[in-house]
Amino acid sequence: MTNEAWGRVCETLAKRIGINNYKSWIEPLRFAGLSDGIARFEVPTTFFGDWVSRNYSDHILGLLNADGHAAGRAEFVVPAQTAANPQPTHAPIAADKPARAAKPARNRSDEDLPGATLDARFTFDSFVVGKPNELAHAAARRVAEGGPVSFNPLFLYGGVGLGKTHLMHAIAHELQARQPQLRVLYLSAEQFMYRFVQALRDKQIMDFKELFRSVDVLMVDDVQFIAGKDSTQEEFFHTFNALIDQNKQIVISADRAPGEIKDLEDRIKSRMQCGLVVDLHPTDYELRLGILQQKAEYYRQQYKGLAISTGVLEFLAHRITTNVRVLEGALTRLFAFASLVGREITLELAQDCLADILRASDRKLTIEEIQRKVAEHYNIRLSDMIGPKRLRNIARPRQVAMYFAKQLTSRSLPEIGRRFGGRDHTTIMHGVRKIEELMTTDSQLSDDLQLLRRQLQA
Ligand SMILES: Nc1ncnc2c1ncn2[C@@H]1O[C@H](COP(=O)(O)OP(=O)(O)OP(=O)(O)O)[C@@H](O)[C@H]1O
Repeated sequence: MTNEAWGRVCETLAKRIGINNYKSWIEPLRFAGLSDGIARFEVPTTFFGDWVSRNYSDHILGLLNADGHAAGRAEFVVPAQTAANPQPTHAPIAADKPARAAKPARNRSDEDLPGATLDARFTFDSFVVGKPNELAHAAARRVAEGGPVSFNPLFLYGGVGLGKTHLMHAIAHELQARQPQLRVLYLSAEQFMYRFVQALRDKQIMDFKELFRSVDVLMVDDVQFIAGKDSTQEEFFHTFNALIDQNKQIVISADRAPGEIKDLEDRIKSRMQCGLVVDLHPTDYELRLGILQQKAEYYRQQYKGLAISTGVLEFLAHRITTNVRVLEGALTRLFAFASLVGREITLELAQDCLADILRASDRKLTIEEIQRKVAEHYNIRLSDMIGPKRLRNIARPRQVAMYFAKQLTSRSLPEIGRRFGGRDHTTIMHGVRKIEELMTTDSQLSDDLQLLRRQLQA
């Protein structure tokens, strides 16, 4: 999305909310981009962002969607150079639509903590549980009960937009409600690094250490961010150890399992594997439908009188299989659009209004993409995928690629054979069977397959 499009949204917004409100609250926003369904804005202060989030994010998201940009959430961030106080510098004031007040991750006893803002919507109540996420949900619930620490850390991982952040916020909300005296610190790994660098710059590293070691529960989101950042990793490792030694609960999230995070120090990987590592699997049809039903119910109340035909939610759950954020964005756009044109949400309207999202979801995985990804993963040449080499370190990845070609595309065995350098269909069948056999006994292979499947389906 361009600044020009944002300009169009601003024009309509000024008419809707009045020029005075517009000048006070919208003009100072700096549009910083829209990606993955998140519209990002820079704001002068945290208070300012909080206010805009609570009062105008619905308007902003509705207009962005009506202008053809799939935005399910707005984030208001104070840029580093303007943060002049102990507020979190990159603390997002999460403001998904439907937005309710965002709440800082603080309570009476942790005024001094540099945590990120919690999204009031991300609670256990609003989290829909299905087969793909039931284990992660159960583990998160257990931690949120705040009883004796039974596994430490809890490591949640999964692909983009599958609910990791939602579950972490839910844990923090629940802990704060049950035990307000607890010092719960939730922040992203990026914020951790920023705080650390700032402490180094201001020569306040001892304060930094003390602060992070004084919490009762530490929750770090997107920990893969610190991979390759040596000093931050070092500091994180010490903080981590100090808290574990004190039997303080740690919850961590990442986009992949600890062992799969490249450039993360081995000692950190192994520490993270000591607790409970749980995976949020890609959604299945039932879970997607459950989530859509829940969100649609909310929108029905928001947009009073707006009807939705039977079959529309089922259609969306069937067709949009990427991630929950895209699913939510689609529904937001659909309701915003239908309310603007004053029409019932029918299958036809959904197909029209969501044509781009549906097209993107339709994109078929090709055998070439599978070969490239698998070759990258095993660090072999792409040409070896179709070449004649029979060495184990080449032949096995080739069989893995054959396996995925069979599993994830609708190509027939002879077609797959042709794309693997003109091999016979029986060779492909043998390759697929070999992998199916090995995956039950070889845990390394089974991990590789899981990771690759997630990447290929992302
Ligand atoms: N099971 C669920 N029930 C209800 N809402 C969900 C569920 N899973 C995901 N969502 C919603 O999908 C959106 C994306 O979820 P979230 O931000 O937690 O994903 P994530 O896994 O942290 O993604 P990322 O990898 O981008 O950080 C949120 O609005 C969240 O509320």
